[in-house]
Amino acid sequence: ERMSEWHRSSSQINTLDNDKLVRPKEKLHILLQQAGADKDVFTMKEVIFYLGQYIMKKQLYDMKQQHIVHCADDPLGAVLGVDSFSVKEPRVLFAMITQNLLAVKN
Ligand SMILES: COc1nc(N(C)C)ncc1-n1nc2c(c1C(C)C)[C@H](c1ccc(C#N)cc1)N(c1cc(Cl)c[nH]c1=O)C2=O
Repeated sequence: ERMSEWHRSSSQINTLDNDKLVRPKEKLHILLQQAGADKDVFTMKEVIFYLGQYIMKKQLYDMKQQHIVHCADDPLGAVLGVDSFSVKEPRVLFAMITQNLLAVKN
């Protein structure tokens, strides 16, 4: 039940936000560029993708509990405002990321 609830919530969030256009604030934008992004306006799905690339490239995950991301000593921690988080908490993650986004008038 728990896993299906988790999948429903993250897929729910995904359908809600996937194609919304957003403009990252400066500090987040720098991280996305380090992960290979070369534009100023993104979909939520792209922001998540580039942050994922950033985390994997810098190996910020816990070697033992691989769903935990440690970012206290990384600029990602300053951007998200936490020392660590779990990738299994999509709602928490979206809340931290949206604090670093500006909506795009379209
Ligand atoms: C430490 O993480 C992992 N470690 C491993 N190892 C083998 C060590 N394999 C997969 C993952 N992994 N699982 C998920 C994600 C990843 C990678 C891409 C970071 C992404 C994701 C998570 C956090 C941010 C941020 N800032 C951005 C994307 N993610 C998602 C999180 C959300 Cl909220 C929406 N869509 C997603 O794919 C997951 O569930």
